[in-house]
Amino acid sequence: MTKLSVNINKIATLRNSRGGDVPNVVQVAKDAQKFGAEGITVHPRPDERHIRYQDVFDLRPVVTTEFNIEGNPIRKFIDLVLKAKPEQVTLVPDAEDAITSNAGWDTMKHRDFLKEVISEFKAKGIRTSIFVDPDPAMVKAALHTGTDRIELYTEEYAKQFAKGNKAGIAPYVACAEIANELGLGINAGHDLSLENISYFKNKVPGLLEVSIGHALIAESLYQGMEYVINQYLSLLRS
Ligand SMILES: CC(=O)[C@@H](O)[C@H](O)COP(=O)(O)O
Ligand SMILES: NCC(=O)COP(=O)(O)O
Repeated sequence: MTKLSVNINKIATLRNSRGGDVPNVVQVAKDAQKFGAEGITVHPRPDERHIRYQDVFDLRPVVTTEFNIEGNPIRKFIDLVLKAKPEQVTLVPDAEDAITSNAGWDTMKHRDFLKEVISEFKAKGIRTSIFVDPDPAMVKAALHTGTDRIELYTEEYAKQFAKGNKAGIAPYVACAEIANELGLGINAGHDLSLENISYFKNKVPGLLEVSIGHALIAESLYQGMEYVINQYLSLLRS
C-alpha cells in the first residue's frame, strides 16, 4: 500500500503572508491525520519563508503518524533534524533561492557527502531518503550512499501527464524496478495531484509513499469553498 504524507508547507506560507497564526500549522497537522493522512511532511528552507524551524519542534509531538522532514543538509538543517528526531528525513539538493525543489541529487558526484550525512541520521534511528531524478544511473549510485529510500522527483511526470503524454511514466517505472532489485525503498513527490496520482501509483511498482502539498492544498481550497461560502451566506441571512 502507498502511504500519503501531506506536505503542509503551503499552510505555513498562507500563515506567514498575514502574520499571526491563521491557519495554525499544528492544528492542520492534527486534522490532516484525523482525516486519514498517514504522514506529515515539512520542508523548512534556510530563509524560513514557509515552515519555520520552531514549527518543526511544535509539530513533533502532534505528528503521531510519520514525520518526514525534507531539506538540503546544511549544518543547521542536520542539527534541526537530529534534535527533532522525525521518522524520516528526505535530503533535497535545493539552492537557497530556489522557489521550490528543482533537481535531484547527483548521487555519484555527492556520494561521499551523502554517505557521511546519511550515517549521521541513521545512527540516531532516523530513516533516510534522497531526492533523485528518474535516472537509472542516479538510482544505482544511490545504493552506495547507504540510504534506505529514494524519493523520485515527479515534476517531469506531472508535466508530461498534463500534456496527455502517458509515456512520461516510463523512466519512473524503470527506476522503480532497479530500486526494487537493489532493495531501496521508493517514495515519490512533487506536483502529484488528484489528476495524476492514480496512473502513477498503478504503474510504479513498490511505491511506498507519496508526499503531496501544493496540489492537495489547492484542491482542498476548491473543494471546500462552496461549503464555506454557504456557511457565510446562511449567517448573513439569519
Ligand atoms: C522535495 C520536493 O519535491 C518539494 O516539492 C517540496 O518539499 C515542496 O517544497 P515547497 O513547498 O517549498 O515548494
Ligand atoms: N516531496 C514532495 C512534497 O513534499 C510535495 O511536493 P508538492 O506536492 O508541494 O509539489
